[in-house]
Amino acid sequence: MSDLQNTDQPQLPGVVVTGASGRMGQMLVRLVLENPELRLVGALVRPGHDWIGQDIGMAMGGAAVGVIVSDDAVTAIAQAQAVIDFTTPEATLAFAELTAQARAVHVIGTTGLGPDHLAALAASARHAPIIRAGNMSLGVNLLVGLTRKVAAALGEDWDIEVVEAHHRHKVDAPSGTALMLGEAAAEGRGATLDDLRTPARDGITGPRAPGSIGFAAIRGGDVVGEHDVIFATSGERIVLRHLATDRAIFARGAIRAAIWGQDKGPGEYDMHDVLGL
Ligand SMILES: NC(=O)c1ccc[n+]([C@@H]2O[C@H](COP(=O)([O-])OP(=O)(O)OC[C@H]3O[C@@H](n4cnc5c(N)ncnc54)[C@H](O)[C@@H]3O)[C@@H](O)[C@H]2O)c1
Ligand SMILES: O=C(O)C1=N[C@H](C(=O)O)CCC1
Repeated sequence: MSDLQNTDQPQLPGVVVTGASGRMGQMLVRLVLENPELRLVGALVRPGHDWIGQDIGMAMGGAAVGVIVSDDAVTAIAQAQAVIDFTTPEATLAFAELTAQARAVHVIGTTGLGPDHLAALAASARHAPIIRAGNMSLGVNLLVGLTRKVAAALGEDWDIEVVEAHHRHKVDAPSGTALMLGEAAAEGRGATLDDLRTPARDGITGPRAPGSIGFAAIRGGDVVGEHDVIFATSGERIVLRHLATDRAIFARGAIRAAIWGQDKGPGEYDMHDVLGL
C-alpha cells in the first residue's frame, strides 16, 4: 500500500472525491493522498464504471492506497468530513443532499450550473458549508478582483469582452471562470451580469450594445484553461490574462477549501472567503 495515505491518522478530516476517474477527479485523488492534513476515505465514480470494486490507487495505475472505488454515494459520504466534487450539475445536486445530511463540507468545482441548480444548492447550504467557485485557482481569484477594479475605473466607452479557451472535452460555455470574470466586470460597473450580458454572436448581430459584456469561447485540443478580459476603447486596449497550464492549480484550491471549511457553519462560501481576498 502507498505510504502517502494517512490511514493511521483517523483524527484527520476524511475526504470523499467524486468523479474520481475524471480529469479533475484523478488529480484530486493524487493531491489528497499527498496532503498531510487530510485522509482519503472514498472515491466515487458514476454507476456502471469499470473501476468500481478496484483500489483507487491501482485503478489510476499506481500502488494500492486502501480505498475501494464505489458508486455508493450514500455510504461513502456518510463517513466524510469533506466532499470534493468536480462532476456534472445533476450529480452535484445529488451529492449536495447527502453532504448536507452528513453535515460535511461540500467543495464544488462543477460548472454549468443554472438558476434551478443554484437554488437547490442554497437549500443544502442551510445544513452544511458549501464552498463553490467556477475556478479554484489563486491566480484567477486575484484576476477577478483586478477585473472589478479596472471595470470600475473605466467608463462605458471602454467595451468589455471575455474570451476563453478550453480543451475539446469541455461541455459548458461560457466557462465558469469567464462568468466569474464577467460578473466581476459588471459589479465594477454597478450592475449585474444579467443586466449587461450579450448573447453569443452569430450572423447579422448589429453593432455592439454600449456598456454590454460579451463572451467568446474557443474549444480545442488539450488547453487546460485560458481567459482574457479585454477592455477596448478608441486607440487602446487593456488585456487582463490568466493562463492555466496544470490542473493541479484547481485541485490545490479545492483542497485548501476543504481544510478551511472544517470549522465553518452552514452557508455558501467562495474562494474569496477561503483565500481571504
Ligand atoms: N472550479 C474549477 O476550478 C474547475 C476546474 C476544472 C474543471 N472544473 C469543472 O469540473 C467539472 C469536471 O471537469 P473534468 O474536466 O474533470 O470532467 P470529466 O468529464 O473528466 O470528469 C467528470 C467526472 O464525473 C463523473 N460523474 C458524472 N456523474 C457522476 C455521478 N453521478 N457519480 C460519480 N461520478 C460522476 C464522470 O464519469 C467523470 O469521470 C466540469 O464542470 C468542469 O468545468 C472546474
Ligand atoms: O476544464 C474545465 O472544464 C475547466 N473548467 C472551469 C471553468 O469552466 O472555468 C475552470 C477551468 C477548467
